[in-house]
Amino acid sequence: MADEPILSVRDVNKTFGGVKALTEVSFDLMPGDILGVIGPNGSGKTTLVNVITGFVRADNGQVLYKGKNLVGKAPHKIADQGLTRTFQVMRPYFSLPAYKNLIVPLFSPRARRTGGWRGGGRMGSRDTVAVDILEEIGFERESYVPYKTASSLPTGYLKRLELARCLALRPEVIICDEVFSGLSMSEMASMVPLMEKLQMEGITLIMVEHRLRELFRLANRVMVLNFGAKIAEGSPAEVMENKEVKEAYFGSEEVFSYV
Ligand SMILES: Nc1ncnc2c1ncn2[C@@H]1O[C@H](COP(=O)(O)OP(=O)(O)OP(=O)(O)O)[C@@H](O)[C@H]1O
Repeated sequence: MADEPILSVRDVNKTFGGVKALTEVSFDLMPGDILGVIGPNGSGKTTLVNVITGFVRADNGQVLYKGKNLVGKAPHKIADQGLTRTFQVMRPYFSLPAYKNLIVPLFSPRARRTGGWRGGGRMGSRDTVAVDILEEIGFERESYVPYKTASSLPTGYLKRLELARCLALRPEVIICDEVFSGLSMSEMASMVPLMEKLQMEGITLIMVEHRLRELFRLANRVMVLNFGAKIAEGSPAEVMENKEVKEAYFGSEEVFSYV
């Protein structure tokens, strides 16, 4: 069973008007993977995330999660099965304290079924569970950060809050849409071990990223999109050496010099 993909995208196409956002995209995600998805602006990365998570319907093709096709299912049904995502443009309830942002997912059917966070099967007070999750993910409880209004938090915490909302569902897969974007160097540096920790806890990750240096440290495999089509897939080292990637995606070989 461990050799079976947890997620299998098969020949997915998506067109917006005349724009081919995705063309015959196929890939497998194995349990425990950190799969990086990279590509230039407009190459189809976010559309792929939207198709997998039900926010956009594929024109054709299949998205098999644990063998069952998700195409046509609503986003909340997909999240209920343990396949969750963060958003590039974050959407917290800005006027609420950070921990209150977790109450909605903690009241979801999945959280109820799975017992929320580490409650060992029984859900404790949801407020307590929410603060526990935030602490787990780097909100310092002793500094009262979980209790601060979301609008007052810097980007680094808001990115973590996005992840925390996923974690409240006890996900099996999290798709992170540009978790490093907008972060300071130190925020990025602290995000890397956090992603490693999620992987060690058994969560399978897809990371859509522009920040190659941090991504290549984390990902065991990388897929490259260009104009909606997959042009390469392999280890970070293989992708970095791929001539088509260097030329078609980056336009020159220099981009990898800083990785
Ligand atoms: N809802 C939409 N309506 C029309 N065109 C769209 C829509 N969503 C995406 N597109 C187009 O599809 C193509 C792929 O866009 P997408 O946002 O998936 O790329 P991306 O790789 O995520 O880009 P970025 O790195 O800039 O976030 C682009 O040409 C974009 O303009």
